[in-house]
Amino acid sequence: MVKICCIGAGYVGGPTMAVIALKCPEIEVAVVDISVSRITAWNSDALPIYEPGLDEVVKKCRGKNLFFSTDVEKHVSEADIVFVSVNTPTKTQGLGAGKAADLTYWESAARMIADVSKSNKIVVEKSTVPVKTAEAIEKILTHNSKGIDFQILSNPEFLAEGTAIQDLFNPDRVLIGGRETPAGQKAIAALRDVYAHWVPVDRIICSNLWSAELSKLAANAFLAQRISSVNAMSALCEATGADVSQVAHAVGKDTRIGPKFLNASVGFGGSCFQKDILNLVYICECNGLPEVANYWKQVIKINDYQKTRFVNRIVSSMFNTVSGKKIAILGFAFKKDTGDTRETPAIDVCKGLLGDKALLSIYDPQVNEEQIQRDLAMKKFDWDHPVHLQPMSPTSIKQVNVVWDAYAATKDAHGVCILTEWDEFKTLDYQRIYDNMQKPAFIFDGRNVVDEAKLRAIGFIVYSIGKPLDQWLKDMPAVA
Ligand SMILES: NC(=O)C1=CN([C@@H]2O[C@H](COP(=O)(O)OP(=O)(O)OC[C@H]3O[C@@H](n4cnc5c(N)ncnc54)[C@H](O)[C@@H]3O)[C@@H](O)[C@H]2O)C=CC1
Ligand SMILES: O=C(O)[C@H]1O[C@H](OP(=O)(O)OP(=O)(O)OC[C@H]2O[C@@H](n3ccc(=O)[nH]c3=O)[C@H](O)[C@@H]2O)[C@H](O)[C@@H](O)[C@@H]1O
Repeated sequence: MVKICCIGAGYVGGPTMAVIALKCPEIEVAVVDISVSRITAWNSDALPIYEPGLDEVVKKCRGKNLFFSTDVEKHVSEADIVFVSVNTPTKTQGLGAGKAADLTYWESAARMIADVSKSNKIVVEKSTVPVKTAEAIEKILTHNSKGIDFQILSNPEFLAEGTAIQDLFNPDRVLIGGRETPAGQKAIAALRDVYAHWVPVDRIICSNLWSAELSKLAANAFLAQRISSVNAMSALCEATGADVSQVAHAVGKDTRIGPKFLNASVGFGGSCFQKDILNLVYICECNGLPEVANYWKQVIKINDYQKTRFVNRIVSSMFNTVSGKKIAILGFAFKKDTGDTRETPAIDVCKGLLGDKALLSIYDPQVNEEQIQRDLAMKKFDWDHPVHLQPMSPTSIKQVNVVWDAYAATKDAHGVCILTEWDEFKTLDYQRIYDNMQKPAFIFDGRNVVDEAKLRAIGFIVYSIGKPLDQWLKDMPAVA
């Protein structure tokens, strides 16, 4: 029986391995982690991450050919294929701080693999890493190998949160990079055989190591760039009276451009887009390509601009101050159908409003108070470390109140901000919300989910990203 072990039971390691176990009943899959609380949760009825369809997959395989364990060394030493799916945060200090990827967790995993291995292994990079990382990993493994053969493969993951199971069942492509030697090609074939259990072979792309590593960074950069492009247009739409949804629709009809990923928003969030672009920028700089680095840096700058612009719009339209005013925040996760808050635009928007002394009442169907307080107190980039190694927030922020209902959040509020596109926000009883709010009642829709005309008819002053502005907002221009 082929044995697979995955180091890192996170958003990637957990779902990917669960799907491999489901689709390959004859393979034994162990997912291991240094975080005891994560592994305990994976072995319980309350999984550590919320992902539609994940519960069913885990329930079908757990205890049969899918195991979650903290006994990292045992499972690594027994495995034929070891996936490494650990954190690769942005460095916060030292060389490359604020940009370069911190490979501490990766390196310690590699050293441990070398230490405990007694048989030949294929080691698979699943984490997103800088191009050429495989070379460094190869050096660590071979210098400590005691005669064991390690083949390194790059097999980056392209799943998106909220649709992870769907993406894993039916991926656009699976990418496997390896050495162009006979042993490297044999390792590629072994991993291809795993995916071929359910992925059509023409969707399994094989390449050299560096192309595979760089393709992952490139794909995320291209995706984020589309969002920054449409968000840049949204600012121009507001200034001219064009409607960003109509512009995006017209532009996306061009088959060369395509309709997906053109939704203007308060900004992109999530654990990877910013981190991976910063990483790309750093690699460009290290390779003497400052023009290329600056080109990609701009994608992040527009994203920051969009969040700042949103906060300024709120403050300026509410008579240039939100001090002491209750503002309801609907949605805190970085997108719908996930409880993940890593780099969510809600953090920057909330911090901006708190900076202007607002009182926030926050509701998100999947995010609890402890998480929100942690996020608002944590320093930039500190979130991307194993849970038990994250710095604890000193005290909770008193101006923030977290509630479990949109109506409670909006009661007596001066303004409502929609920061995540949860479906339930489309069907709220906005008349009831309006009746219970202070007047004039404002709605700032950072995800373009509400029907502006209906809300205006109720009496709200409505701001929707990239849409023609209310006269009220035109009279109170926001300077970014
Ligand atoms: N979240 C996502 O949607 C995607 C993430 N990625 C990449 O995958 C990698 C992992 O991301 P996530 O799963 O989101 O992170 P995560 O933080 O959810 O999971 C990483 C896990 O690795 C564990 N870990 C760290 N060092 C360890 C060690 N030495 N031994 C055992 N366990 C260790 C941590 O405790 C944590 O549970 C990152 O490089 C990320 O860029 C790639 C595609 C999608
Ligand atoms: O490397 C990763 O971590 C993953 O990053 C993204 O996936 P994810 O961050 O989970 O979610 P996305 O659907 O890409 O959304 C990212 C952010 O962009 C925002 N977004 C997305 C699309 C859009 O049109 N407009 C927009 O503002 C979302 O609301 C969210 O805040 C990529 O889509 C995945 O392919 C990739 O594997």
